[in-house]
Amino acid sequence: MKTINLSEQNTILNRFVSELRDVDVQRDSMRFRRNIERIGEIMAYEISKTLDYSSLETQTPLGTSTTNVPVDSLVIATILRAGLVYHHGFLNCFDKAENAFVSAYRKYRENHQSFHIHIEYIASPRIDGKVLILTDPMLATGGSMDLSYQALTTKGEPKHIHIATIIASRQAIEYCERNFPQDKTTIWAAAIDPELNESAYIVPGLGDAGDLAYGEKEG
Ligand SMILES: O=P(O)(O)OC[C@H]1O[C@H](OP(=O)(O)OP(=O)(O)O)[C@H](O)[C@@H]1O
Ligand SMILES: O=c1cc[nH]c(=O)[nH]1
Ligand SMILES: [Mg+2]
Repeated sequence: MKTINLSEQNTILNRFVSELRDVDVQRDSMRFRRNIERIGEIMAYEISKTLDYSSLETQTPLGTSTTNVPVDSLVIATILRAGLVYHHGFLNCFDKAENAFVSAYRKYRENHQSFHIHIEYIASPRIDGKVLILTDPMLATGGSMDLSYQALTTKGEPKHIHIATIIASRQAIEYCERNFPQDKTTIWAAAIDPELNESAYIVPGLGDAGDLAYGEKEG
């Protein structure tokens, strides 16, 4: 299992992550969504370097050109809601990919301190032998990612799993390293933060990604 923390490199990605975290910039929800989307585009580009390639001959108006192109079948899977716009970033890059959607959400108890993760909906193609990219901008405890993956295994056995997130807690990285298949999982994070608070929010994190992208929800 390999974990790649993209914030260890000096790239423009770090600017987009810092804008996502910034309480002032967060007031502009269109910019918040667009930053998530463009981080998805950049991360998809990084993941594309790990795929299998074969050469493709193309007829141009003046001759033929040979280019190495990716040949893997991809499934981009997303956890509602916050994952939606992140998913689109991946799809902008991998425009031929198939797509899967899982609804996993935190159902808080009265005290707002403890919660269950509910999965009520899954829409997915078969994933046998395909490269599965699980996208969710926040990886706090790792529970939503784990349960979503378990739900998707009813659709087959992927060739490789990429867990793609923007902000992960250190705890969730360790949880995923323990609970996902060792031999075929890669974790990609744009940043890894040190802790969770008592409500299992990432600290410093950015707050509630779903609410910042789409507005507050009832319950
Ligand atoms: O790692 P975990 O502890 O499971 O937490 C992470 C989950 O929390 C967020 O979704 P949330 O449940 O807030 O739903 P939303 O996207 O609808 O706001 C986020 O998008 C992840 O799915
Ligand atoms: O920090 C967190 C944890 C879960 N969901 C979020 O949107 N943010
Ligand atoms: Mg969610």
